Formats: sequence, structure tokens, C-alpha cells
Amino acid sequence: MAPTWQLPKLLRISKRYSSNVLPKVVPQNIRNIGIIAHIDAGKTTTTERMIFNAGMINRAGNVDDGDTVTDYLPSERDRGITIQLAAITLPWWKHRINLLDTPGHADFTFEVIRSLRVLDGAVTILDAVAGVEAQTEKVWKQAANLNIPSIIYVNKMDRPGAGFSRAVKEVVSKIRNSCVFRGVIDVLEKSLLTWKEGDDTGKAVTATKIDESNPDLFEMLKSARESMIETLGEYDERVIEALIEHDEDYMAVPSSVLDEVIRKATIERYLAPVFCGSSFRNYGVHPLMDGIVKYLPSPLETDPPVVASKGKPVPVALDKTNGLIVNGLKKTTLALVFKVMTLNNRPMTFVRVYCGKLTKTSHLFNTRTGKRLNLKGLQIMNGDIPQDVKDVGFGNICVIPGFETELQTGDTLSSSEGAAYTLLPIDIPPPLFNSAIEPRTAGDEKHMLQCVDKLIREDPSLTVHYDEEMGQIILGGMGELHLEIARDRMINDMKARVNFKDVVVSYKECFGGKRERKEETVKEEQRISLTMSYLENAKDFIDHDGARVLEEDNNVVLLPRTAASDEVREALDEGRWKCENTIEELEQSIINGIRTCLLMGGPLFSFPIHSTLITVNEWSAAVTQSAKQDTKLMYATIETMRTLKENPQEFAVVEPIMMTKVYVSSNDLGEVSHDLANRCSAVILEVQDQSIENLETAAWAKSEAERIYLPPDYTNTKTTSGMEDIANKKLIVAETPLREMIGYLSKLRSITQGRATFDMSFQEMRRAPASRNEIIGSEFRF
Ligand SMILES: Nc1nc2c(ncn2[C@@H]2O[C@H](COP(=O)(O)OP(=O)(O)OP(=O)(O)O)[C@@H](O)[C@H]2O)c(=O)[nH]1
Repeated sequence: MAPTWQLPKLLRISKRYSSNVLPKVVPQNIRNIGIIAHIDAGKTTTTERMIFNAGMINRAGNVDDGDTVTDYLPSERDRGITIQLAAITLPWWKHRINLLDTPGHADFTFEVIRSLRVLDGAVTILDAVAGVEAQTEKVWKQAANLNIPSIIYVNKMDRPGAGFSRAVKEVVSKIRNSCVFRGVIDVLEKSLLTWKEGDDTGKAVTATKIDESNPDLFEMLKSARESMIETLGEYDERVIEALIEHDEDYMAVPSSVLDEVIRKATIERYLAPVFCGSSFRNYGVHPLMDGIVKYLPSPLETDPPVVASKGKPVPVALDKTNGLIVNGLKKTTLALVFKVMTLNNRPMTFVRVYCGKLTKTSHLFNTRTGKRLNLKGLQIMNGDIPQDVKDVGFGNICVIPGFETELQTGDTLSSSEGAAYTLLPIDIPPPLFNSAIEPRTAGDEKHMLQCVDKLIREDPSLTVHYDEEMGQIILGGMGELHLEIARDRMINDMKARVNFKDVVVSYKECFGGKRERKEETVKEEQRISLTMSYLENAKDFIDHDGARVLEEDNNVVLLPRTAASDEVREALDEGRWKCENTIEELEQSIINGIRTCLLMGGPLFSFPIHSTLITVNEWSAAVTQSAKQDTKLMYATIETMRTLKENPQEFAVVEPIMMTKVYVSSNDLGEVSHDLANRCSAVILEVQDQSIENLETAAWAKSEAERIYLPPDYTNTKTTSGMEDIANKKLIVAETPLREMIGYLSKLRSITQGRATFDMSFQEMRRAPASRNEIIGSEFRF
């Protein structure tokens, strides 16, 4: 029994770092990694064990005891769920892992979106019993769209009903990825890793070489190695060459060659290595951490980000010494703000440095505001404790302390050479639910608004607007839980004295008239003619001459220079312009007037106007007179807009439609489908058979699954009724109006005695049929 795995040495190295000084590392040894998964898969538990294994804490906390490092908000500890992304830095094998633990609940999807923007790799965690769940597929796709390589970790192997091979088959069939297995048997090192029963720290691990003396394991290892080598051989001929060199002995192919090829194949997203373990017991987390540094890319091995100047992309290249080179400039510093927060009353801004370096006294520009920023310190997160550092180089994640209002998520910070360049901002999803908020007394209003400002700065997927009609301040969020947490944080953490009204869906109205509608206002010397029509997708107008795309509500204002009347254009060309506004200011006043009217809402229920195209056909103003014309022109525009939207018959309600996936057993399928179609006004798109037998009959999944070696599911044999449910799993895919899904979880649980689960994500804002106006309107008649 020759132990090949070197945990004790590893821990000794980590111990040195527990003196709270993270050593500098070269960019090749940086791993910016996110942990992504469905809710409750074990992201926080796994992160906590990683922090412990790296020697940063003496005892690993537990989600259920509310004492983990990364879930530190009171709302997170009370509920045992992650609400906001947490960033921590760990040393591991002379590498630095910058780790982002993300929430799994769909309401906090923005936290995943913003993490993915600054990551180079991801660890996707699966629950070994539940397999690939809806949110897993969603985050996997999000990562794939950004070309982020991932490794997979099948967690909770200790649970009854856990099935490693079953989970991997689901990976193959649902997220369509080839797999290489590395689990408790280390196929590369040909050893068996076992953890000592009863040792919850997970430190007592024994690595035993597997040889012919253990024929069962040896056979399994041989099959797994053969399968791995063949899969890798198809990708890189170095593997075949090594096999031939070693007389086609699969066991003799050096693990160093396999490691190199797995790394390359992972980074190119040809495959995703699969690990497994039980994070709760800290079994399998060490090999996972080794896998992160071995197989996931450094900042030098990922796709460079998009950098734009005046809205147009500029050439970028990755360079081993300087990081990103933007437009050939070697001295530029560029960093992206991906999170702002306040910890113990100290404002902190998390940034990823893309090129150059930041020092603790750097002078930077915020390219959004054009304002200068003189840094007064720089930190990295040592575990969860900020550690002061002098500088941070490209490819790293760090914290700028001390700026309370100047910075917001998505800002690009640059040195003076880079002031013209912007990193692609971070997309913010639209709010789906609203709640009116009001101060308990007039004296509480100021503090309430300060708290709202702070919440929105930290979480831009919360929005606020003032509803003029109702005279109310409306807070918008991604879901009921999102707004409930906002309420908790305002009342309990920030001590705001505020009342939250019922949470309602965020509706809009759109022009739905059969023909477009044209109106003109002529007032003294102001003249404006507008046309209103329905619009499918505002983004289609991005490169259109004179188009202002108002993306938040899918509206477009079309105002080309040719819309200015002949008088206006001639006055400009012939030098007879006396107006105290420029032509650009006058055009802006028209846009402002239109925008105000769109936000003031439509004639049905005063919901903001959505999916609407406003074309300015012609406008004129007395530009040969020496006076300002902008306010008059804006009022003329507002009047025309009012006339355009006075007929309720021509308008329709626009409501959020969700893509809903309900996981049920065959027995419950009928009742759940009936409830969805009738009570929830769902359009059922398909019912998929999720049982393994059926997955295996799908041609692609079958051939893929046959090509790879799957070990027997030992953990699966003890299962009882739980497994029958899994074998009979069906998936109902449906489009549902969000309104009808409020409180759906408890309804679903009661229909199925808690056996079914569901997940939904925002699909689109869609025009509701007139028959729904009555139902929707009933919520808003007071
Ligand atoms: N049996 C078992 N339970 C586990 C394991 N890992 C985590 N859990 C439990 O699963 C539950 C969820 O764990 P978390 O770590 O909070 O999961 P999460 O993915 O971070 O959850 P969210 O961030 O809220 O989406 C907790 O009750 C954990 O104790 C494991 O390996 N085995």
C-alpha cells in the first residue's frame, strides 16, 4: 500500500499561509473560479470545506448552523440560503484560487450573471440524488454562452439514492457534454482515496495503489482508464502516441500526458472532468481543489473580454507579461467593477483587473462618469478577511476600499491612457415583481430613500421608480423572495421604518392597434408629428440611423436628422440659427418628452409603455429667434404623445411569461398538468420522460454513454421508494404567465405530497390576450 496522495504536505503548505498573508503568484497560477448550481446542491458547503482545507479557518462551519464564512448576511444565516455572491481568495498548491460562491435561487440570478463576467472557469455542482436540475441546466448554458470551461462535482454521495453514474448520464444527455471520470478512484494515479469513517474534518485520507491484489477494483480501474484514454485520444494524438510507445498498455500511459490533455480539452470545452464527493463530510473536496488548479484555465488562457471605444469594439490581445493589450497600448490599466457592498460599515468595491496593474495609490478614471478616482488602499480577500496589499496585477480579483457612491456594478476603471475604453457592461435582467413602499412617518422618508439607494447600488437587479398616478414609490425585483429579502435588509439590518405593500407582478402596456397611429401638434412656432406602432424587438434598431433604443422597456424612438423641418435645417446650413439651444439639445428635448410619456404609462392601467416604436416624422421650432426653444418643444411633444395614447382600445397589457419546468413522477403527471393548464393558464410545450431508461434510448445519449465507462452505482443499491420516483421522473415544460405562478410551490407540494419540484426563468414580456385584462386589472382597482 503506497500512499500516493499528499494531503499532509498540502496542509503543511497551507498552514504557512494561515498567518494571513497571501503570497504573490504569477498570472499562470491564478484561477478565477465560480461555484454554480441549482439551489441546495451544496455550493456553500463545498466552498466552506475549501476554505478549511486551504488552512484559512480552524473549523468548517455549516449552512444548517448558520456559521459559514461566505453566507454572512443575517438573512442568509436565518434562511440557510445564499443571497449574494461571496468572493474569497485561497492558496492551493502555489496557486491562488479566487473563488466566487453564487446563489442557486432564480431570484438572485443577477449574482450569477455578474460572477460569470469575471470568471475564467466554473465548478458546476450536482446533487447526486437529484441529478441535473433545472437551474443547473440554466447556469451551465449561461457559462457555455460565455465560453467558460467547467468541471463537474457530483456532491452528496453520502445520501441514500445517490447515483454517480446516473448523474453523469444525465450530464451527458441534458447538458450535452463528454465526460472523463475522476472520483474516489483516482484513474490517473491508479489509486483509491478513502476517508476515515467518523472523521468529519475529512483530513484523514488514505491513498492506496490499486493493483491485481484487488481484482474487482483493478478491473474497474482498467476499464475507466481505457475509456478515458480513448476519449482523450480522439481529441489529441499525443495520447495515442503515448499509448503506442507503451505497447498499448492503457495502465502504463503516464498520468502527466493525460493531465496535460485533460487540461487542454477542458479549457477548449471539449469535455468537463467529473469529480464526486460529499462536501458535508469533506470527502472528495481536496481532489476537487486539485482539479481546479490542474484543469481550469489561468487568466492567460481564456477568451479576452470585449473592449469598446465610443461603442465600437477595439482590437485586444492577450500577452504573457502585460495581460490584455488594448488597441496596441501596453501601459493601459483596465478593471471592471462587478460588485459593490458594505461590510461592517466599510464600503468595498470588487474589481477584476484585466490589464496593467492597480496600486494602492493609483489614479484612475471611471469611464462612466469621467471622474477621477484616487485610491487610498487596495485589498485582496484572504479567506473572508481583507488583506492590505501594495498592488494587484492583471488577471486578479481585488477590493478597492472606501468609495461609498462613486462606483457601481459594470463601471470600467482605467488609467489615463485607457480613459477612452470601456469593458462590456454587465447585463441587468428586468424586474418581474413590484412592491409599493412607504415610510411609516414623513420623517422616515429620507432614511428610507437612503436605504433604497444603498440596496440598489449593491444589487442593480433591484429597481426603484415613482408612480405618479398612485403617488407611490415602487421597488422592483426578480421575485417574491428577492423583495422579501430587500424588506428584511431594510427593516432589520438598516433599521429603516418602512411599510411594504403587497408584492405584485410588474406589468407593462403596449400599443396594440391594428394600424400605426399618427398625431401632430402645432403650437405657436412649435410643430411636431409623431407616429406610434408596435415593436417586436428594440435591439433590431441598434445600428439604425437616428434610433434611440430604450432597452429597459423594449422601446425605440426614431429621430433622424432629416426629421427636422426644412426651416430648421436651412437655418442651420445658412447660418441663420439664433436659438440658444443647439440642434442636438432640441432633439434631446423631444426624446425627453417621449420618454417621460412612455414611463407615465398607457391608458389601461398606467403601466409603463413597452414594445413600442415612436417615429418622429417631422419637427420644427422657431430657431431663427434668439430664445431657448427646448422646453416648449418638449411640452409640444408631451401633448402629442398624450393624444397618441388616449384610446384604451388600441392598447394591450404586456405581462412577464416564464419558462416553467416541473419535475413530477408519472403518478402525479395528470393532476399537475391539469392544474397548470387550467388554473395557471399555462401553454404546455412538451412532457419529457426523464427516467434513465428513456434517456438511454435517446440516440445521442445512448451512444455517448456507451462510449464512456460508467462504474456500477454502489451508492444506489440501498435505495428504496426514493429511487422509484427517480426512475419515473417526468418533466413538464410550459410557458406560464408569471401572475399565475405566485405561490405555486405550495400548491404543487400539496398536489404531489411534496414529491415534485419546479423551476422557472423569465422568458419574455408578452402581449396578454384581451381576456386577461379583466383578471390583471382586478389587482389594480382600489
Ligand atoms: N447529505 C449531505 N448534505 C449536504 C452535503 N453538502 C451540503 N449538504 C446539505 O445541503 C443543504 C444545502 O447546502 P448548501 O451548501 O447551502 O447548498 P447551496 O447550493 O449553497 O445552497 P444555495 O446557495 O442556497 O443555493 C444543507 O442542508 C447542507 O447541509 C453533502 O455532501 N451531503
